[in-house]
Amino acid sequence: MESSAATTTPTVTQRDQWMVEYQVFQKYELFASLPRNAKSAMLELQRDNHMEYLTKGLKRLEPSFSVLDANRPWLCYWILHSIALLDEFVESELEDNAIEFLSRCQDPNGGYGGGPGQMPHLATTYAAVNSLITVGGEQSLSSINREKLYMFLRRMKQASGAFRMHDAGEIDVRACYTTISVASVLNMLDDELVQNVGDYILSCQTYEGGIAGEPGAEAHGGYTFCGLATMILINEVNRLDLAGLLDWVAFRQGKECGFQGRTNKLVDSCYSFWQGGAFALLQRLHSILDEQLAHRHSRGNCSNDSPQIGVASDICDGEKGGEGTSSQVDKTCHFMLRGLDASRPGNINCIGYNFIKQPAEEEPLFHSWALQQYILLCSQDLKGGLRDKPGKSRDYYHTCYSLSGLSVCQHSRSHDEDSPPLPSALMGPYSNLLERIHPLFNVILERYYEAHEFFAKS
Ligand SMILES: CC(C)=CCC/C(C)=C/CC/C(C)=C/COP(=O)(O)OP(=O)(O)O
Ligand SMILES: [Zn+2]
Repeated sequence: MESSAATTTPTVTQRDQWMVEYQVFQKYELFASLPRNAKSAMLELQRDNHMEYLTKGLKRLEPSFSVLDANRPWLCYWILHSIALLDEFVESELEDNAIEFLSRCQDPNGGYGGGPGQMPHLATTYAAVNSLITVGGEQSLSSINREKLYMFLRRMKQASGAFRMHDAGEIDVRACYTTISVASVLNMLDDELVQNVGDYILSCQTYEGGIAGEPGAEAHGGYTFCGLATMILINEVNRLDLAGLLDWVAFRQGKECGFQGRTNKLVDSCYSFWQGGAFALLQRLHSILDEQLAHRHSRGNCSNDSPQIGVASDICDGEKGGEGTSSQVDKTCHFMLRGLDASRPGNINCIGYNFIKQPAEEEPLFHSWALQQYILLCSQDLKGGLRDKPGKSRDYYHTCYSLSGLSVCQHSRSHDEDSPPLPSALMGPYSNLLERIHPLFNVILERYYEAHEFFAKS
């Protein structure tokens, strides 16, 4: 029952004060007792203020933020992707500046550094490539030196199959994901890059079910997303214990409604994407999950053996993948499939394209309304930008990943990419609706299609 109509709509200041003064769960109960119109007002995405905050950041890319000097391609990505999620436009001068700036971060021997003249790094390479895909268009996409970038990726490859983040840098699951994601979207994933990556990721899945950054470490949401997405992109996802992974990630959503990154830690809005994004992937892996579970039950529920399921034939099917669209890409993917070695079930570079066409589980496997509530109510700074949790300051990283997670929630009940989500899928007014992302890469779906088509011809 909603409380009496005499309850007045809380002001913005009152709301922010609640966020800080009460435990999130207590506030949630208070919130639940409010009348519908008051709830809707409190759940409104403050689009104009977010845009003001984001545009201000984009203008300050140069001269650099001194403390984030080695992270400027990341700032480009967090800001440009957030703006794209809001379906807003960036002035062409600012877009040109971003392309020009990222070109100056490109190393003559391939890859992108944290700033002009800095050593190339896989994380900033991923951020730069995703930024340029988000800007889109010939000038932006053709600014990437693919040949040199491929050489950089090969240089980071280790005998174990994993990758180093940079020359003499650390080896971890992030490095595998950033390499495989970039290579896949740029249509240059091949056997040399893929070799033994699956073994490395598998060695990072822990007894809890989630994936750690490196063998023997603790399962964490950031690495779980990276490991799962990598295994899909290299067509080896059936090797993971998906039931265990689903179990682990499901228990990461707290009573505060948001996600924590690992067991016994606090919820944080950035995990709305790292954990929520993993759910968006799992939602399309239900047939493998079901087979793994059936196999486990048929063996008396005590086997660790994973069935070798024909993921490739499910995923790399150009004809199935082309359903519902008529672009050049469908023809290209189809052509590539036909032109391949018979021992390889499909063009590995088409997995990202075909994966998103897979039918998803009807309902999300997490509480998507509760997560939207956490993002809108607890992580929004009403003056613009989003934050980890009440009491923390807004920043571009949390803005990007909270909005990415919000988009995942809003689209988690739509199965046809051409029809927009029903209002019932959204918390708050329908004007909160964000653009849809490709969950394997975390770029806007339409921009992914454009890039896939562009690089398919390269
Ligand atoms: C594409 C790419 C580069 C992905 C990165 C993925 C990612 C977010 C990894 C998490 C890193 C990590 C261990 C954070 C823990 O921080 P913490 O101890 O401050 O936070 P916690 O208490 O929430 O665990
Ligand atoms: Zn965070």
